[in-house]
Amino acid sequence: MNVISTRQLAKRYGKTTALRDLNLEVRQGEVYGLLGPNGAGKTTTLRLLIDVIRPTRGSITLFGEPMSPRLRGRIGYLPGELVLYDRLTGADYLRFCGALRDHADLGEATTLAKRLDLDLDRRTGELSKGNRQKLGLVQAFAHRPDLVILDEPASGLDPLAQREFHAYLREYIDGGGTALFSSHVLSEVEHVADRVGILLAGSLVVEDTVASLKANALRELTFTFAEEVAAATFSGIPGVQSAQANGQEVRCRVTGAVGELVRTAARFPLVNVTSHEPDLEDIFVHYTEERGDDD
Ligand SMILES: Nc1ncnc2c1ncn2[C@@H]1O[C@H](COP(=O)(O)OP(=O)(O)OP(=O)(O)O)[C@@H](O)[C@H]1O
Repeated sequence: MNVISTRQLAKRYGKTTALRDLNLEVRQGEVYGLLGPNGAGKTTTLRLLIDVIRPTRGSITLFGEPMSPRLRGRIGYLPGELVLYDRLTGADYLRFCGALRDHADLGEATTLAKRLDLDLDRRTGELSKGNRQKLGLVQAFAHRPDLVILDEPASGLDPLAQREFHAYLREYIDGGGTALFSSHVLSEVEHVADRVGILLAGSLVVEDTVASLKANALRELTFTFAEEVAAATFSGIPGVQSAQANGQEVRCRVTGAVGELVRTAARFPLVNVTSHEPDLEDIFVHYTEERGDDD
């Protein structure tokens, strides 16, 4: 079942098109990571989904229905900029959120706060950036939502807190939850997301599993020969995007299967071959630069 489904979703702010024709589907039990450079439309997408802003065009269904007050209670949201009341303690703030949601039980909130090592008795005005972020996460999960929408959840968290949060998120998913989050922390997305979408200038340019994105990405193979071999030997081989020779080394950038390339290299006195596996950062930079070249 699709927990999130958008059709041709678009948002304009005056002359700025923040989002165009987004068809996004997030299935039950999935962790979906939304990536994109600054200003790509990630926050706009998340805010449209939770209905704090309205689309210029297109439609959204959550759990197969349009947004309603009843549905809102099934969703947890971490905004990019959390607004807190400085004189309230963390516990006061959570009680306040609980009253708004008609969910007085702070059991889940207390458990997550403990796991993240967050002191709920301190006034929110005294909290560090990372601890404010922890409180934001705690309020997003406090009412045991069926779906969480998280804007930059890792922002400001130290590595220990990040690790604990990721473990909690996995348990939440195993318990039947679904998550959509935006992030700039590519290692986080790589480890946590089942699927990834990259937004560029308001358009979803690619969407796939991390494994499949990596398999199809540009990788670099460097061959070392016992003698000089012309780079031209390798141009024109299926999948080879570029070949550069430097002394006895030839560096090839290749997509897809490398069999033909390796067979060709093996016809020469080959001493060594190394392969640089692309990570999500390489993929992200590739799409961002490619799009930049078009503009
Ligand atoms: N309230 C607003 N009024 C006018 N323009 C806006 C408004 N909110 C966002 N925009 C514009 O919409 C575009 C998308 O912004 P958005 O905040 O969704 O990007 P983002 O991907 O979340 O960026 P970041 O990674 O910097 O948080 C940008 O060009 C931004 O300037």
